[in-house]
Amino acid sequence: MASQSATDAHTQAVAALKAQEAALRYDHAALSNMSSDEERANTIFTRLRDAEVTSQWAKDGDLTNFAGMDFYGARKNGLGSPSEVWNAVRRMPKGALLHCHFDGTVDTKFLLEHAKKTKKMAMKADVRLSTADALWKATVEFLVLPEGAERSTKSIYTEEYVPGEWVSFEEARESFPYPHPYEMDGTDAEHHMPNFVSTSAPNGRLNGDKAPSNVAQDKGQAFDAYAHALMTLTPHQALPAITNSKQAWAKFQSTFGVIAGLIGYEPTLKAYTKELLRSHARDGISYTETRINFLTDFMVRADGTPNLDHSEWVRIFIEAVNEVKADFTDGSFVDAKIIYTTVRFIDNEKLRWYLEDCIMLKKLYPEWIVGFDLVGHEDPLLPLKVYIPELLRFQQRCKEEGLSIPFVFHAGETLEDGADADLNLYDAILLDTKRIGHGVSLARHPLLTDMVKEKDICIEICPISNQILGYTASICSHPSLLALLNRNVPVALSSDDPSIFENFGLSYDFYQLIISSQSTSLMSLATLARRSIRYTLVDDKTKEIMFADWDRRWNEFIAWFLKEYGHVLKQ
Ligand SMILES: O=c1[nH]cnc2c1ncn2[C@@H]1O[C@H](CO)[C@@H](O)[C@H]1O
Repeated sequence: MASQSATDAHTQAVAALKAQEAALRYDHAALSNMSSDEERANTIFTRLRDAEVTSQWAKDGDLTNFAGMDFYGARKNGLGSPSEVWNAVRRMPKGALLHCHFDGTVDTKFLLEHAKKTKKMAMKADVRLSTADALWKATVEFLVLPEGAERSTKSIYTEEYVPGEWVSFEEARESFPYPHPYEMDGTDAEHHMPNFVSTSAPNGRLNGDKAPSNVAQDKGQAFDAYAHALMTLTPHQALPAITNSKQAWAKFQSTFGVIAGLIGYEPTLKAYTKELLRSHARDGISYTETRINFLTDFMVRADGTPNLDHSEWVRIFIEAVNEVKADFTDGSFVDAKIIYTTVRFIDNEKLRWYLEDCIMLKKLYPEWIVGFDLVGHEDPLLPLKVYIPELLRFQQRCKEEGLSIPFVFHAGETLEDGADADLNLYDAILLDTKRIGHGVSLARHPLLTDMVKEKDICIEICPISNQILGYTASICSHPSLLALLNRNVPVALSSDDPSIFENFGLSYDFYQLIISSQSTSLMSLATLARRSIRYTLVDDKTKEIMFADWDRRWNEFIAWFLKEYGHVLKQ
């Protein structure tokens, strides 16, 4: 047996090594400079977290659940219901959300509520919805039609319906002939609290409107559950389980087609933008840089005419943001900006058109367009290398015009090693990308990882999205998240498409990290939240305002937390 002194020396060496590693971490500075209140809060939070891991995520004998498990499993196991850690995470100020796709952000139930109030809303399917089976195989679309436009009077649920013809949304909704489609294991789709504050009666009618009969109401609710299932990835009894990334992407892509017609209507677009800011504010997010997909040319005007162009989308976005800002009279910071995106299946000629369109919008609204990105499924779609000539030309054009439109590229959202999607990281970095969307494969590249750190490029990691779309089994095995964080490579946690995954806001992604990692503490989350502000694409003066606002809200949060949980230290 070794002597006591040899054992002691080993223990000391381990402690020294641990301290050395801790000093490399992103949260080191915050942990070294805590106020006494922060120190107390941090200790309490860790205790609450450890207790919650045991009580909620490591139940004796239950081999199916664990801390940081897959998102939908975790939801079934109570993630999102009140708990000490959840309540605190939900309440803490989270700074900026740097990666979310505009049309995948606000609760789809909000869109349905608006559709119900839109008389001209129509629906079509590519097959007759005359069997329950057809319901789930069909490609369904919605659209607001112009006044007097032809609509079929045949029921979409009968043999008489001609596939592809538009029918009334209201009629289709209120005559839905199938039983209520339930989520997962019989969980009622309606029981999840919608992530917005409803302004109308539960059936979507404004107060004072004639209430439909109970039967119509039941049918309407069953229809809503169906439409909700078409717009989300939430597992559903009627649908086969998704078992790989390809299947997940197929279902994921289909949701955008369903959402497009509901969102692409002037009044809804404006209400949606306002709700985006408000729902984020409720989750402690004060600023969002949202990626708007400009692939299609037009949305529908309030009067039903389908010619609302890109400059008007931006105008409506700005009006909505300004109205919400004016509503926040308590002085807290609320804002949002646009990253212009198009999809990476276009050819170079079309890309030039979009880049010029982006320049045009930037000139019209210089403060509002803050970056450019190419989106879509990286594995099968075109790599950045195909677009280099146009992307370099764009940089030159911006220089000539005196415009700053940095790239903020998606890159490395893949498990492939050395394939095009992985190699996108090289192109993105050399094209001076300001941030990288996802970077799932980045940590495998030692030189690129160093370069990203050196160039201060922030990686927008979306843990829940990455898990649902098949890039990791759970947050615990994420290919880059902890690897990058622990090397102090800048990372901003992001939600990606929260309305489709239903990981609204940032609380779910923050919770999954804190619950799954014992080296993560309250001060780590604070570091992530505060640091997200640094990587926004606004000017330094605005950043200073955001930092000051965050600091104030953080102090308020700590005071609340100690009042609520201060007793834990005395136990
Ligand atoms: O995680 C993602 N990676 C790449 N593209 C995405 C992701 N999430 C959404 N989109 C893309 O954004 C567009 C809608 O705005 C869709 O084309 C969708 O493919």
